Amino acid sequence: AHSALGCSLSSNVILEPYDLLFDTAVEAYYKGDWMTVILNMERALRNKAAIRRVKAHCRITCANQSAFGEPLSNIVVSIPGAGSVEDLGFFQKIMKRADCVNTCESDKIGPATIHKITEDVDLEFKKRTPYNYLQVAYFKINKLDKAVAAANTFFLANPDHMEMRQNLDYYRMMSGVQEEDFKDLEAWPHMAEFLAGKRYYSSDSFGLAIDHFEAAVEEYFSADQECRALCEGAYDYDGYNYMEYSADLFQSMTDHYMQILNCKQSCSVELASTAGKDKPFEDFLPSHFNYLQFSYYNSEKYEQAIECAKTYLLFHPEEEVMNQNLAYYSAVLGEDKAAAIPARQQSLLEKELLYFAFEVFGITFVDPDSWTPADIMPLKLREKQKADRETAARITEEIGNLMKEIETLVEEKNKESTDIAKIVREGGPLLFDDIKITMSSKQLNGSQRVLLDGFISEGECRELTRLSNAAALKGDGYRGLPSPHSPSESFQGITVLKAIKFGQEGTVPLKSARLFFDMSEKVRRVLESYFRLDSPLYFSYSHLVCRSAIDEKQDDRDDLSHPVHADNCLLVSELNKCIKEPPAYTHRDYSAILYLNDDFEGGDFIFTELDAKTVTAAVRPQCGRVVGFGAGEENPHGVRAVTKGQRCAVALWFTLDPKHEEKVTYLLVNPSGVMYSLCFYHAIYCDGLFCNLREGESNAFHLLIHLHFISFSCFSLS
Ligand SMILES: O=C(O)CCC(=O)C(=O)O
Ligand SMILES: [Fe+3]
Repeated sequence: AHSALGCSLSSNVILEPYDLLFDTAVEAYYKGDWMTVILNMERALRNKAAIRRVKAHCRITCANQSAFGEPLSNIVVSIPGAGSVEDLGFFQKIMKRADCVNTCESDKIGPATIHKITEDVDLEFKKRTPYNYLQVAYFKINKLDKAVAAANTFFLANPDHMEMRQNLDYYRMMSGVQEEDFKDLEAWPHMAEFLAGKRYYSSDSFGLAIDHFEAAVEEYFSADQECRALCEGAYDYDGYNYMEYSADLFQSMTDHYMQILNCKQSCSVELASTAGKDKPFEDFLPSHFNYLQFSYYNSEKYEQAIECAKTYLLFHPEEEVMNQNLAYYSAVLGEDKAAAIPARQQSLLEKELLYFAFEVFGITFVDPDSWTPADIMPLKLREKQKADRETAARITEEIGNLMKEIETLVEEKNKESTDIAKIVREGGPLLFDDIKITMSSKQLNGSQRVLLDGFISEGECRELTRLSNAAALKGDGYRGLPSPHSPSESFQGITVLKAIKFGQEGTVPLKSARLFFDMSEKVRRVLESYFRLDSPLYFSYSHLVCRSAIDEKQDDRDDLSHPVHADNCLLVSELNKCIKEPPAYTHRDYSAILYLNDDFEGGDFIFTELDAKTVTAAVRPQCGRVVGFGAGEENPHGVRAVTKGQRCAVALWFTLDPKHEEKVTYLLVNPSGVMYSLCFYHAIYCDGLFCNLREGESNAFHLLIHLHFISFSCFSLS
């Protein structure tokens, strides 16, 4: 959504995009401007919730206003003549629905384009990061109850976060803090009701349990309706695979619709999940009716007990105990009366469609529910799935064992020396003939620093720059983004994987992808060797960054293009200190910047003292040049103002901790359509059917050869 708030004629309200608010709050955080942090972060959370509500509301009301017709009771395939009046009527309804949703949304929150949010920002909200910033800000302005609630909310989703655990212990000891302050500000109402119901149920308070479970069921269905409406979003190209995607109208409608239905089915898993519990509740919705039937029975409400038992049996018709219960309740109430009580309704049409598409088009459907009646699934598929499941389980286990072995090997090797690895013995071999050392730590007036030349050729520099610019042109909102560091520059920062995705046109990009992988691996190996590290260096994150001077904003400039900072700690220059704590990326151990050009003015890279002022060395970027350095407090650094032209570089960060290695996921599908997703390390490069595995991991590869790749999509899991 980073694009400017463009003008829109139809809309009266424009809700500020929450990624923008989030960025403003984070910026204020580093300035210690707590009120601005609170104002913007609270608004970001509110706007995010509002957008969710509006989107769901619009889709639901529009669906009610313009339903597509009688629901099918059975799947019937009919092929009406192309262009018939009925067909036109169908598409007219589709267009009306699209118009209804568009108008509704843009009337309430403004045009859709400004609410496009990048995955990175969405991930931050999923991880509840805003509450981490908020708890500090509230604490600083003495709003203790709010600080506690924010801290608790954050901690529930990040139970391994040590600092926050300490904060919470500390809050607990403070006077004026009450138990009720430890809230979960993001709790879902249906989950809160369900958990309350369970508590009462365990203490045999069945009357109260009924109230909460009934409320839970009601809230569940409204959350489910909302979750499902939100599924009706854009087609998910899942990383790269749209490069090969071409489908006609009906196939693409089918593909998209199946994706939506799959998403809707997953709502049952999403709604069964809660912060602080790493697995969703099993059999979540049916269990409500199980608890309810027993609670009603205990309250001697047999009619309701029968209704709930019957509803439960819709999910698990063969369940013995429940069938006995039902028989018993029916005997107590009277068989005739009992037989007349219906179960609550449950539709299975959606699953039928998904299985139909699976059988006919091979569009994979992994049913998230354990209760699906067997006859919903076509017999052929049932048999095939059983066989597939067995093979899949075997292969998964074998691969799992191998991956475990690899991990233990890496860990063992690593245990020997993470710290020793950092004792400096720089000056190791550079491994490649064309790479030359230009300056050592000594010449750069510091430690853990090196300047190397000759990494890549002019042509390769141009290719990587093109990749970044192609992405900027294509990707929405990347071009002309104001720099987060300086108002006089614009900024184009994009992960390489995304650049390839966005820049995808013709054949160049796959080659560029290859170039990027080879090049970053080269930098990694050379740093590892030059600094004579005893344990391996892993990729942690990489970024293609171009900074462009804005011509009309260059007068009287005295700021930097990138303020002085350190890469793994928070530099507090007033105190000559660097604090190694989140939100700094504390696991980063080495950094390298590979420069791609020199046809710009300004933009020198500088090393400084901890005061962020005293410059100890300056480096002029040029194509193929790499500045490599330890990511810690020994190396505060920044970039001088770019006053003319565009400066492009690839920033690479490395870690010695294999746990923080950047991971990529490959989706594999075997010939019978069973999907595996495997997680490998960044350095493995996949190109269609061809996978390069790092030395020592070739065993895992052998297992893969009898699977074929349908698509590979890469995203960071860390
Ligand atoms: O582009 C550069 O020269 C340095 C950038 C940098 O230090 C960073 O992104 O952390
Ligand atoms: Fe940096």
